[in-house]
Amino acid sequence: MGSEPVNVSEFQELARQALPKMYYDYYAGGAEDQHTLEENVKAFHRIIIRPRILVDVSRVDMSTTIMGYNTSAPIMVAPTAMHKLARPEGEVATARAAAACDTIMALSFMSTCTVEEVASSCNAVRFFQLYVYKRREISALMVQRAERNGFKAIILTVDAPRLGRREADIKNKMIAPQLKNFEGLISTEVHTDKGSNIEAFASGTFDDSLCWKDIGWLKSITSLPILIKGILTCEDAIKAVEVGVAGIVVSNHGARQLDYSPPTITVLEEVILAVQGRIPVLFDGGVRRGTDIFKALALGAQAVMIGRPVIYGLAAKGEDGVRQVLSMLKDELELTMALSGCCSVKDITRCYVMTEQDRLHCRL
Ligand SMILES: Cc1cc2nc3c(=O)[nH]c(=O)nc-3n(C[C@H](O)[C@H](O)[C@H](O)COP(=O)(O)O)c2cc1C
Ligand SMILES: CC(C)CC(=O)C(=O)O
Repeated sequence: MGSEPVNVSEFQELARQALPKMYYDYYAGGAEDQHTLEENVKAFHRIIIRPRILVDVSRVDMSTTIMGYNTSAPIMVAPTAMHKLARPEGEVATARAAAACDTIMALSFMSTCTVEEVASSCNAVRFFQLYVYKRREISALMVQRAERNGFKAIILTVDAPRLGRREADIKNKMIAPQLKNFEGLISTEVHTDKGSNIEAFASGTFDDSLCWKDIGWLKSITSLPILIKGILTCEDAIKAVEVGVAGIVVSNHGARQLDYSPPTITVLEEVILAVQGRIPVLFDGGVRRGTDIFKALALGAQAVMIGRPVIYGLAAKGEDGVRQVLSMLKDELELTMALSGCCSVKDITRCYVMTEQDRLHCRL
């Protein structure tokens, strides 16, 4: 590819060329047959936009609030692990790019830069993603460190009691490096000749007994708002509202956990209808275009989180690459809004999209 990348897919190709196979496969891959991985993206293609015409779109404003914080667009950086495997600057580069784009970043619990390094890298609103270890005191300590370092919310990931079966990682014997955050607390480095070291680490360390009552525990150790990430059904959305969390993220973990779980965009509306506006609903999974963001907003998400495309930007061109990916998605969203007759984020409502289900009903 001689010229500059013009879309996320071209950034993915650059990342593939830049990265060792083991790392590229880890970032890009999904669970088992990778059915949901493919469908996360393809399900967006089946949603059609219903543009309105003759609207004055000479000024399109993408600014909005996410969990009460002002941002330049309804776009966030999803928590993804181990950015130093993509670029030596790691999460610090991602954080700076997110800040430059006036976008919120969620830092992964499994980051390669420390919470403190990311916090001091630049001034911006940031959220902290949490995994609960069997040794809960370590997770509690991390929550305190996030709080002390100015992170504004805790995103509790609930879809990984065990790690999904990622076959490329098994074949590549994907490494599990020591993470600086946990130095002196726990060894994250695992060496096994059998399969994925990351999987071996997670199965020994993640608390697979975590359940609804533990939200009470988390609330008791932090005053930060808590979001639950990994909800895919109306039943669980209602429970989340009942236990009093501040928000939820509709997510299937980028199709890396349960294969044949639903493509996230197909269940967003079910969750929105269950939540009835009581708490904000964020969304991730398969967002590769501004039109995808527009569709998720029309179906009720407050904002979308971007996972792999950010890593592809980082791997291809470091901090500047992340900035380019986020700017690209913002530009695409702005154009989509203009061409659909929406001047502001709140204008993007349900009547701007037609889903597969809508089409089915039309035929009945
Ligand atoms: C390489 C990689 C690492 C990830 N690490 C984490 C993590 O540490 N914590 C977490 O909650 N989610 C993690 N996720 C899931 C993302 O937060 C997000 O749900 C997903 O990437 C969204 O899908 P997308 O990649 O299609 O945008 C990871 C995803 C990828 C691709
Ligand atoms: C190190 C892993 C547990 C991070 C993760 O959530 C993932 O790879 O999907």
